[in-house]
Amino acid sequence: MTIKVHGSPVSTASMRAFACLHEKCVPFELVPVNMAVGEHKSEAFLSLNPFGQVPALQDGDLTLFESRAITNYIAHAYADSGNPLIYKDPKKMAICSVWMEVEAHQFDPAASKLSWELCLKPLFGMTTDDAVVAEYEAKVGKVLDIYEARLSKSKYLGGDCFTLADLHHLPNMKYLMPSKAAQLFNSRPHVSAWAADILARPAWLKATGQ
Ligand SMILES: N[C@@H](CCC(=O)N[C@@H](CS)C(=O)NCC(=O)O)C(=O)O
Repeated sequence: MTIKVHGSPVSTASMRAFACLHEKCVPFELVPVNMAVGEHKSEAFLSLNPFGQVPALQDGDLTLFESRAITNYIAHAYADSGNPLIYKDPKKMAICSVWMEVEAHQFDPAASKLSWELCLKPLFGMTTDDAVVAEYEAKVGKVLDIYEARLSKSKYLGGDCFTLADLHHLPNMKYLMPSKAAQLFNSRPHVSAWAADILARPAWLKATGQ
């Protein structure tokens, strides 16, 4: 039975699931959720995710929400297909998990806020708040200082291979890189090389229709 991802191509969390499925070469069907008309708050969608947020995944009798839980499931359930994205070695995986947590708890909150101010508000005809931008540029910058140090010693955040720790960053970077926030990445040489590398991955280009 084909995996179904209920989501939206403009949603960062949905993109995380799409990118993972493409990396793993696992076929899936996108079930579009029209957020503009509130389909994610409909009874049908709430039966998949009671929090009313995309994405939700169905694989046979399994229903999941939370994009990072979805990517973890795909990486484990389809371990023999496509790129591994996780490590079998427990110590390597523990280090990788640290950077997955860092993305979720340090990078994402600040980067999402910055994406909203710089990229999504203008798209919706709303006015960007420059004070909020300055505050969140500083927050993202602090996280990227730590990434710069990490990436000067390790090719990828999670270790020597591209893993979920890197993949989880891609959706926010898609919105930030065409904006003035790109200088936060480009001014740090190791972060800049890492960003160019992961944003050019064929699976990511496929996931985002590039
Ligand atoms: N932590 C969740 C966040 C999901 C999320 O925030 N989805 C957004 C789209 S990117 C959404 O559905 N927003 C609508 C809402 O919160 O009502 C995940 O990673 O799946």
